Amino acid sequence: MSTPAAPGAPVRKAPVRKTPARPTGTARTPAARAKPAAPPRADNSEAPATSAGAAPKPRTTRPAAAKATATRTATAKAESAAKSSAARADTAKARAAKAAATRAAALASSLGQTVAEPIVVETAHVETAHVEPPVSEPATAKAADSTPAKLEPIVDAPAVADPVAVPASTAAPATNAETLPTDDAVTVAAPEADIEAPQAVAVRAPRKAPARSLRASTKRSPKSAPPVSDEPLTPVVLSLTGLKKSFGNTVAVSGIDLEVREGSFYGIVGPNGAGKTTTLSMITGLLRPDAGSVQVHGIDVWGSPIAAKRIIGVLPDRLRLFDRLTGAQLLYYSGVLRGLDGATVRKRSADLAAAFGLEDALNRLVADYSAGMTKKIALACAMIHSPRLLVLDEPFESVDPVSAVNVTEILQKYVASGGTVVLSSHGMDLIQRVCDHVAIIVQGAVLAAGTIDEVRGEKTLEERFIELAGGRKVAEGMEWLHSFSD
Ligand SMILES: Nc1ncnc2c1ncn2[C@@H]1O[C@H](COP(=O)(O)OP(=O)(O)OP(=O)(O)O)[C@@H](O)[C@H]1O
Repeated sequence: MSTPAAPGAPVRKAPVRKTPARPTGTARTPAARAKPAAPPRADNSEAPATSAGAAPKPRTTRPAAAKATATRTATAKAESAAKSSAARADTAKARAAKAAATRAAALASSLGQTVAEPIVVETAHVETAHVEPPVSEPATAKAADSTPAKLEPIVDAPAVADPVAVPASTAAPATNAETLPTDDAVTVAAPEADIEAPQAVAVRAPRKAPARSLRASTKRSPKSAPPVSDEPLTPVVLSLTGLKKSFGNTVAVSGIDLEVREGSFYGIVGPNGAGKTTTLSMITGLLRPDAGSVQVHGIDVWGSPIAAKRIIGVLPDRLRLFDRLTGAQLLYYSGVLRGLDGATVRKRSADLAAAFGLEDALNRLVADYSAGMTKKIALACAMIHSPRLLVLDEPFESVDPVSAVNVTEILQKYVASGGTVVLSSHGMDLIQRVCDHVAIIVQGAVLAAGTIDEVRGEKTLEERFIELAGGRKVAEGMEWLHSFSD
């Protein structure tokens, strides 16, 4: 299901800002049409009458009465042309407005919103914790600078630039731990174009069959060249283009291009320090890229972070939870801050607690949870608003095998109903078993991506991973470990 419409949540209603659909033929503006037929000049120049297209060619020897008649004729034709031109333009405008409204309604519907308010376009954002205005307040429409995106590096930004003690999973777009819009009109990745991008409305067609056919990296290894699939492609729900991020002299992500299609269960694997967390943080709006763009369901994450985050559920790498709340309270706030009503949140909380085996822990402080329980409550918070895309950084880390199976089953059902999961993990077996697609990231670049079979070829995923990651290094000089100190 989609996130319920928050009363004051920003609504991506497309105003009539696109170039109206031109009437067929040589469409021109009313002014342009009327201009040639402007009142003839008093002198006998040929231009006006000729332009009007009807008056006889003036002659300098024509009598004054004839000239007056020609002038009246030209003026009448000009007025008539202007009127009919204006009428056509009105009709075209009306058609364009209707089309824009229809697209906006479709998009709003896909976002679970009602079309009632102007578009909110954020011009730039800083990674700062803040609490969004109450969702009942109308959002302020800010004119977007349509200048192409020019991303500014934030030199000292942490890997997970979420400085508050709340999980990004609960960092609802309209709630907390959000990137804060500022007046600094820097990072605008053509947000208005995104709003009406085709894939923004061509989403959420519930899929019956498992997702197939994902194209990804531009750096595909020859060995992993995929066989051509004849199955229809589902819409792209996540698109990374030229994503880059450095921390000082450390290049964490060196230009990633990736596409994830709807209904994919997509695994991201890579050695320690390969850039997985950095990439996922940029996808979810927690870390600003130095360059490149991220689109989620056609919405530019850094151009319109609030709209994008509304449809994303996040389990970040470093959990920062409001751990002085009980599990039930944390779930409750995660839900209501996402715009759900209390009854819905309670129902979903009970379902999630049962699914994750947290029923008995709901009334205990999260601070007292074990690592695995903490992971599970954070995961539950990421899911409670039923996002379209789940981005999970190491979701199974510390989770016991039984819970892992339960979580896996939940995620598989979610994917089967049209949701999309992107997760990172070091568990090659798990990725191979659970995911239908995988990308192997090494030193900030995607070295292979595609379906599991495409990437692993004749090998196991682990073998392929080790091969791409540079092979195993034999530990030498460790003999001292075998001569025990005591
Ligand atoms: N806030 C930061 N400041 C400086 N360097 C950072 C920061 N965050 C990440 N890095 C560096 O960026 C590189 C990629 O880190 P990242 O956390 O994305 O790797 P990873 O693939 O998630 O690793 P792991 O599997 O160990 O979790 C590493 O070299 C890391 O040291």
